Amino acid sequence: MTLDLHELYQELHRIPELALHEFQTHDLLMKQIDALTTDCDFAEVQVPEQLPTAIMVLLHGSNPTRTIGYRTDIDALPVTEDTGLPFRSQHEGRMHACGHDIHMTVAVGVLAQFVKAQPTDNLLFFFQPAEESENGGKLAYEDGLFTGQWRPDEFYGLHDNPQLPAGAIGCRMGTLFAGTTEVDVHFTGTQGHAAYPQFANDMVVAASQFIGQVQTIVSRSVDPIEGGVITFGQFNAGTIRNVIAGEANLHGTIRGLTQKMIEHIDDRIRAVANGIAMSYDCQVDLHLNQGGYLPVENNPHLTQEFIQYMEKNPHVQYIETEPAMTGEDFGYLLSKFPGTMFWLGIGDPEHQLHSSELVPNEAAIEPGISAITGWLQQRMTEKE
Ligand SMILES: CC(=O)N[C@@H](CCC[C@H](N)C(=O)O)C(=O)O
Repeated sequence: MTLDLHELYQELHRIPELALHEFQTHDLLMKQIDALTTDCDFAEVQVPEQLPTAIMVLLHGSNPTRTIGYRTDIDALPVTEDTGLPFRSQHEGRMHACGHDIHMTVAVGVLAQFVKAQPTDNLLFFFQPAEESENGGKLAYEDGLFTGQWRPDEFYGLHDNPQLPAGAIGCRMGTLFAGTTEVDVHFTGTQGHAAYPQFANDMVVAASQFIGQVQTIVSRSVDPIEGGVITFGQFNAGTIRNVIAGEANLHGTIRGLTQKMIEHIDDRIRAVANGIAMSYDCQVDLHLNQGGYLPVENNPHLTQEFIQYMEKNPHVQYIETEPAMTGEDFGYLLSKFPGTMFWLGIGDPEHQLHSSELVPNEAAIEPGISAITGWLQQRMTEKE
């Protein structure tokens, strides 16, 4: 079968789906994977019952000393696409605004290379649901997906980066991405007539004060050299201008580059929530959930090897990057298996990840596949 990776990318881009609901995406990937592996006597494909949108592909090596894992995420975001692309999202209010369609295409491309030429070590490809929320990596680990022959000895994964030139590889020793905590806050007061605030307890005011006070955590309680982020991306309250809202809901995210910093910010948010409950005489239900979004800590030995390989490869444009405040549940898998996460440049510097206008440059796909294939081959020649 001839695999047209650009067709695959565009087809994946058309059908973005949210965490744990990636059914069309799963079917399209399965079609590609089946076509690639059907005549391959060293490939095993598994769809885990516990995580039905995930796919695991194991290529048995010809003379294996280890199993090397490669992970791609497959979910999308609740963002309305505004790119004007001819292959734009057909799913209203959903978009591959984080470039997981690029990630999947590159993973299928790397798989195709190793189906053509059997690897010496075992290679495990993990198509992971639910990176943006719902902790797909952690669920997979806790469901026992990485046991027996499916257990990788080391794990690699990429994230696309619009600020790097298309096809460039970025990485660093140590922490690549922040850890994150998801924050949900529900405020309950007393609903009432806009004209009689004395008989109501206004949750728009309480929630707004909460937001305002929380903004002082990073500026006043966090070491500026270390830094942190608190963002509330969703605020819902009220129904009409002349009814005082008796309820409000906030949804946000906390980021820090160390686990200690995340826990410190979590503690400060708890204190602010208690203070608001007391001073506004209302109920504040706070839920903090870190789940699998641990800081992404690259393994020192493997990452040094990875960087050396990329720096020496004349076909790779390698760029040393700074730590980023983006999160990734690959951080959880890297807390269980040694490995490396790295960036693949997609050359759209005008836009950030999660932008409704993000347009990855497809020219990133082939150099990405070639750099990763080369790296995995190189790893197979290493004794440790
Ligand atoms: C690369 C990227 O953008 N990742 C997401 C990860 C989501 C983390 C979690 N659901 C949260 O919102 O805290 C990100 O937003 O950084």
